[in-house]
Amino acid sequence: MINTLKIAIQKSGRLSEDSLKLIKECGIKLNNGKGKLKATADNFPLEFLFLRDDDIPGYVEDGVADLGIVGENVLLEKENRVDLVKKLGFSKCRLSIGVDRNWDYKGIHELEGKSIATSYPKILAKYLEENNVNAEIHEISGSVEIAPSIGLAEAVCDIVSSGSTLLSNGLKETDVIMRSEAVLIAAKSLSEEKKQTLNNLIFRINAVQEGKKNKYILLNAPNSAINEIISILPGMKSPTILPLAMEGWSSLHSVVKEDEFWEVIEKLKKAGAESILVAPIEKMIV
Ligand SMILES: Nc1ncnc2c1ncn2[C@@H]1O[C@H](COP(=O)(O)OP(=O)(O)OP(=O)(O)O)[C@@H](O)[C@H]1O
Ligand SMILES: O=P(O)(O)OC[C@H]1O[C@H](OP(=O)(O)OP(=O)(O)O)[C@H](O)[C@@H]1O
Ligand SMILES: [Mg+2]
Repeated sequence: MINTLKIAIQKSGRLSEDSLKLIKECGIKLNNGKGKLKATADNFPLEFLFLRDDDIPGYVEDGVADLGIVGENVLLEKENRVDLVKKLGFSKCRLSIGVDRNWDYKGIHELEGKSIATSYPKILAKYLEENNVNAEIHEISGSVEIAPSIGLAEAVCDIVSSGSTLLSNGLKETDVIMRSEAVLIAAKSLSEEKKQTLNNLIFRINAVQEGKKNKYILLNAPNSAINEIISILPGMKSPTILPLAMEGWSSLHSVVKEDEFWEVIEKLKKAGAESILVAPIEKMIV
């Protein structure tokens, strides 16, 4: 079909599970035999390619895939000409410099003349250049944090999330070069038909993301408290108000932002709200 998009997803690793979860939350059903490197969707014009994440930006640039999900760190390192369509909010991490825990490190200039092990030579080179530091970049493809303890390099530049890998290798995080999360990327010249499919996919991703940012809230309140409660709970347009069987009381339904949630609940209780129920929202179309 001319409107079918090919999307490249990491085969196995830090991005795979959440990428597939997002696809599922978008209501897209995958036909995937175990171990297969390709799959189709039953109910959406999408084909899946399961690849190493490093290869994804290149395949999208070449048009082998129309879309891909990768970390911003890989996107920046690979320097491929693709469009960043949307940040996806998972696989959040940092690309940082790490040095020996006992080093009285005062700043990046201390790396002058030193050697740094990394899987991100281009991003690191740019960072060093911006800071006028000359250092030797030692490119390795994995287990970067081991490099100082085996005498391969004096510092590392690698992905950090909890920091436990650095810690267990006797290192500490010093400079944060960039923050990263998973992103949806697209080829630059998609046909009109494919763009339409991409827009449909983005519409679904937005609905999933909005749903996660909000909670559905139901509460009971005396009618005398309704005006104050409405000012606390503006809702999507305005709250739904339904009369309770008990005279003088109503039930209010609305949505509240996840990050304002506890503050709002406190205010609602003070205003006289009772029996507050909160439910997750699966999808939200604004
Ligand atoms: N500890 C972490 N926490 C959160 N996100 C991470 C973490 N480690 C890596 N990431 C993100 O997930 C992406 C994929 O990481 P992963 O370790 O699976 O890559 P990989 O080993 O290069 O995989 P592949 O075999 O596909 O090449 C990274 O580029 C980064 O954006
Ligand atoms: O700060 P932390 O929470 O410890 O996470 C950072 C580690 O996670 C990633 O490796 P991963 O565990 O995915 O293994 P890999 O090296 O095989 O990719 C990354 O390369 C770091 O080594
Ligand atoms: Mg990789």
